[in-house]
Amino acid sequence: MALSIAHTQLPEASPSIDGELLIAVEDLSLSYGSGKRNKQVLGHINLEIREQEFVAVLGSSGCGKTSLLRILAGYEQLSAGRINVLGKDRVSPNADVGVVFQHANLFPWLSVQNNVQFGLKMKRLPKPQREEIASEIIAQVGLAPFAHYLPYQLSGGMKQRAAIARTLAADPRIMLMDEPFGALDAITRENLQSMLKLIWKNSRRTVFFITHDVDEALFLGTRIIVMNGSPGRIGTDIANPIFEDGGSIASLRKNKEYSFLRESLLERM
Ligand SMILES: Nc1ncnc2c1ncn2[C@@H]1O[C@H](COP(=O)(O)OP(=O)(O)OP(=O)(O)O)[C@@H](O)[C@H]1O
Repeated sequence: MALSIAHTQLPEASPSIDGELLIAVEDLSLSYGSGKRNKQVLGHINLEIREQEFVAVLGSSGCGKTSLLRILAGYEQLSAGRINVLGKDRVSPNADVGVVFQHANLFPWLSVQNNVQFGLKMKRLPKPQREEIASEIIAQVGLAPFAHYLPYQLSGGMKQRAAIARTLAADPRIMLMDEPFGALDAITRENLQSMLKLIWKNSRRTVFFITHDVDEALFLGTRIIVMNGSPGRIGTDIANPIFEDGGSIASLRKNKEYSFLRESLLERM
């Protein structure tokens, strides 16, 4: 359900998706260090994410986006408040929550095919099955002709495609993505944005996606969150009313609501 917006205010957070609650965060705070070195980086974070949402997370540098992602991944423990991810109150890294970072951390000694299959081997899937799953996903991300390449033979964009494929191969219920296209040139970035949107449309996998790029957020997010302040908090949380429109960022820019949304989100960062 796309919300039509008045030209003075942004739409509310999405009531349109009625999927299972996968992530619930209540009054979460995070501090790093202790004593004089104690620094609170997140405060009073409240957030619910449901199945099939693509949540794009914007925010100024240092407001705690990555810290929040790390808590959701189980890499960092919250200092106060409550969290529940996939029914668990104590979150630790697990295969149901996949993480993709800005720089692909592929195993340098393994081919694309073996990098993508690696998690499946850990899950003890029989070899023919893991080869089949990996090949299918490698084709989805457009790397079929390069499946036998080693990471050093890949461009930055190809490495990110491989990293996304490796995460998808584990079939996680949630994907946490921290500026996965942040280090890529503009054209490669647009290609990968379109690829990710297509993969999302076909799978409707729940995604938490950090970006600095408002256009990327408007193109990919069914919902957009803006974090700001110090300690960081969620200042804005909206359903993206122009989500369905975008076949590409160029077509998104033709939407009459685009400029208003872009300006409003930039103001809130
Ligand atoms: N391990 C750590 N120990 C101490 N301080 C940290 C640690 N990790 C992050 N910080 C601090 O926490 C704050 C939030 O960092 P974080 O990386 O979460 O922000 P961010 O919004 O993701 O930033 P950016 O957009 O620049 O990536 C920053 O001031 C950072 O210096």
